[in-house]
Amino acid sequence: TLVSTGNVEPDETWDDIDQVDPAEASLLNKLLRRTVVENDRVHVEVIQSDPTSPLFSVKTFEELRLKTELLKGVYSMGFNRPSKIQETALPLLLAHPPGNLVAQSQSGTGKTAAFSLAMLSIVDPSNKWTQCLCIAPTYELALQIGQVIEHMGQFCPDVKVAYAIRGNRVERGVKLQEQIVIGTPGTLLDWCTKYKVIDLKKISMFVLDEADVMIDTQGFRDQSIRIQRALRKDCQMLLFSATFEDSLWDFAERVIPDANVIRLKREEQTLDNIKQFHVLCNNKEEKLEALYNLYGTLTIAQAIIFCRTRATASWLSAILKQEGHQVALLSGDLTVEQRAAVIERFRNGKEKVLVTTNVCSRGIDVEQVSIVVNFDLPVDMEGNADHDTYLHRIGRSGRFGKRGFAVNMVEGDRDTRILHQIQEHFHVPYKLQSLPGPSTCRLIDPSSFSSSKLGF
Ligand SMILES: Nc1ncnc2c1ncn2[C@@H]1O[C@H](COP(=O)(O)OP(=O)(O)OP(=O)(O)O)[C@@H](O)[C@H]1O
Repeated sequence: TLVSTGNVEPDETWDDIDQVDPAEASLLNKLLRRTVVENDRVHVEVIQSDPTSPLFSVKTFEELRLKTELLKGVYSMGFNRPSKIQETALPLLLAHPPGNLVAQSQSGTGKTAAFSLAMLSIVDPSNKWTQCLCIAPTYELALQIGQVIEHMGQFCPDVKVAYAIRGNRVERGVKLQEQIVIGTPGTLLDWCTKYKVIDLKKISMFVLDEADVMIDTQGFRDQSIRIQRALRKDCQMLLFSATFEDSLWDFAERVIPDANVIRLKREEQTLDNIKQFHVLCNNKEEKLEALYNLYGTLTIAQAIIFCRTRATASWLSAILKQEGHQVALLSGDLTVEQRAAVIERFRNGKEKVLVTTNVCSRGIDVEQVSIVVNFDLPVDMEGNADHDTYLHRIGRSGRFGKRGFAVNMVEGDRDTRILHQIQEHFHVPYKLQSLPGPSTCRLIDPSSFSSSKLGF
């Protein structure tokens, strides 16, 4: 255990601060997802490897001229028409000659479904050898992808899927008959080079999914490159990612030659429709008091309360429960499945208030949240304001043009400094308004927080 130095309260350790594990966050999103994320406020940016070739986009799955069994599979999943990214990606993926692709869009926009469809449509079921490879960062994510392929391919009985994940054994030198193999980079590389159950020269489609998570994981980047290098030049290569930082772009350029690039760009998130307040407190107990004063307001709709550590989150939720409130607790102590269950209950309105740590700050859509409370302000490892996390946390209160409301609890000088950093970073028009301190907070006329004023 690393005992912190100065920036964090003495009784806190880094172990107790939930770090967001991107692979887990992605899995959680998959477990929670019901439908494709479609947002009017996105636009598609396409950079073609050959700018002179015509660019097609499809509005229906029929236009793709898929095999009947496959089309049946697509409809059996409840897909009526291609998602935004699929409209452009699918024609490119299924073109003759096939194009290489680097695609970036947020989680849930239909990337997995797009490449699953592409794989299923290019395999030749009569050839009993591996033709498509897909690598994913974790065992669980590989299984999730496999489920999509197996579901979509349910009417193509001759197409088989194998999983190159820990625990699955293969016999050295005996070639696999499954046309599609999904796995994690290490095991897949072993299967290809050490056990020689896959002939990389016979692969016609290679997919790197969740590339942003992949390059963050020790060893995966190099293992992926090693697999890619052994492929034929005319093997179709695809890379998918939810984010697009410079490091990802460098990696993409290395592994996907002559790529067409599709990016789904969202409008900049603004905090214009979110009213931000702060309450000055001297200690945790005063924060709690301030929270009680707000409580009636929190439960008008639904609220998320963010704490820095697991200890604070469980302390707070226990106290609130003791007081008879219905509160859900979400922290990194829980397994991904347990987290999914907690979020699902909250989404369904079983609880009005969710107490959590950073595990919930990104990516998880809970639409009806109107109020976010930063019981602890978000800070980075150096103890400075973590602006990204601030934006992610409070941004969820004002989704879909609705009015949101955020309250920051400010404890002592350190927090005041952090609050100033936040104010400076988001400058005008993200002005924070002050609320009276805890002792006077009680006196606030509840009508000043009335639902009409908050725009619910
Ligand atoms: N064309 C479509 N019509 C309706 N639903 C769709 C369509 N394409 C995908 N979906 C559904 O939307 C959800 C998200 O799709 P998918 O998993 O492919 O997204 P993703 O971009 O790969 O997300 P992640 O990066 O988190 O894996 C899934 O539940 C999937 O079944």
